[in-house]
Amino acid sequence: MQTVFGCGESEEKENGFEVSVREEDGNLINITVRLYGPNTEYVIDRERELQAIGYLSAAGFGAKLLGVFGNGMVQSFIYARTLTPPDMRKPKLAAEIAKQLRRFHQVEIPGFREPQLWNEVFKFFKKASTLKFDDSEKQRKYETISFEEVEAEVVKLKELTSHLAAPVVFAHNDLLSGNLMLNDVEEKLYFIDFEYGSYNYRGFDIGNHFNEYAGYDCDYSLYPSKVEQFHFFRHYLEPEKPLEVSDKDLQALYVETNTYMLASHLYWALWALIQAKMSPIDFDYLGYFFLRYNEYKKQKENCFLLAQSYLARPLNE
Ligand SMILES: Nc1ncnc2c1ncn2[C@@H]1O[C@H](COP(=O)(O)OP(=O)(O)OP(=O)(O)O)[C@@H](O)[C@H]1O
Repeated sequence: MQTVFGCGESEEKENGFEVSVREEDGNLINITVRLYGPNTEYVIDRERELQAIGYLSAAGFGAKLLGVFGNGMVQSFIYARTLTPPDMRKPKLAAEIAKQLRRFHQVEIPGFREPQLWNEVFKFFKKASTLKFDDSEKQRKYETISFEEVEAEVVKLKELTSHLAAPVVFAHNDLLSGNLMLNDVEEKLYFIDFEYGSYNYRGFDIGNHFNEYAGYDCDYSLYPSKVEQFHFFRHYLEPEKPLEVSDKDLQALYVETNTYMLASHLYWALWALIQAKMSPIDFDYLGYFFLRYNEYKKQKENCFLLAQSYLARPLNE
């Protein structure tokens, strides 16, 4: 296909454009042009993203990659609506997301297979703990953060999760409603935006997705109940026979997910500090750090107890 820019309509999205392009044969087609935001290289590995897109697209995920340029890429247009946070918990959709996530986790991406979570958390921590803000109000708020405390939390959680033997899979790592699209007529669900994709712990991807039930207002009281989580796990573990999943497997995945859910709060909290300094987007990223870190602190005792009592159970249980 030969694409010609500048001869059609275009509609701007946050970091991209929907463009109508006339092909040589006269047909008008839609494509999306995505531009990388400035300074996103501090938190996103573009080489890894491009490599993953090739394999994920071959496995049927996301839009087709049509071209790459210095600060962005051209992709096929997906005819579907973007999900809202409340959509994600609808039982039929939750089951479909779980089923697709299982398939996503089965995609093999050649190369480095080490889970990236703790490398990235420590990389973010290093950058996030040595920032200086020109805005004195921001600097004042920033100085209220105890990085010794944050580091101690990271080290403690890393140690705890190391006992869980969570499977390592190619994870999406940012499965929020804005990255899920649904064509209602064809009943086809799309995962998009693989910017943060990497080999990672399975429980992180699921726990991170559950954290996104909170929606754009970050209302963490919307975190899925145990019943909702088990529904998701059944369809993740056994998409064809969800009712046959054993209690033991459900409980193991429950513990894994709700321990790594804590890591998702720490990851995005530190990410937000870097964004507060580097991103040109007018958003209260410092406030977002506190939202995620405070939620971590609120949940940590229960989640640590859950994991510790699970790990201390008699072996025959
Ligand atoms: N290939 C596509 N076809 C149609 N719409 C798309 C496509 N890719 C993205 N979109 C739409 O644009 C929105 C933003 O896309 P995307 O998440 O890739 O951009 P982003 O700038 O990385 O956003 P965010 O940082 O919020 O994840 C999506 O929620 C979806 O509505």
